Amino acid sequence: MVQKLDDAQRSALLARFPEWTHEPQRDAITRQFKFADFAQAFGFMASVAIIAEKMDHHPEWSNVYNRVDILLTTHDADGLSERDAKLAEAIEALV
Ligand SMILES: C[C@H](O)[C@H](O)[C@H]1CNC2=NC(N)=NC(=O)C2=N1
Repeated sequence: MVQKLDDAQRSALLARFPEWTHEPQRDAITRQFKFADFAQAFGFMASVAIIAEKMDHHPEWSNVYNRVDILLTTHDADGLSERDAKLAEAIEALV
């Protein structure tokens, strides 16, 4: 069973990914990505989708034209877990 991050671990996660915003009510982190156009945004989403499937850890996300909004949380832990850190790290490596 995946463990939810404790307060210290959560603080470390937020410090590690300053571009992401903590959503306390979901215990999630969110970030908006903007690209040159829709094709670039979709290509990014395709790359994230492959990574997420390999990790068996999936984002909650939306796309409007060149913008992609991503929310990461672990449903099995009802909050943030190490899996979200790993996926955030992989996503950051794409941009
Ligand atoms: C069985 C369970 O749905 C899977 O292990 C994965 C699928 N992708 C997932 N993604 C996210 N964000 N949280 C999960 O708990 C999760 N569980």
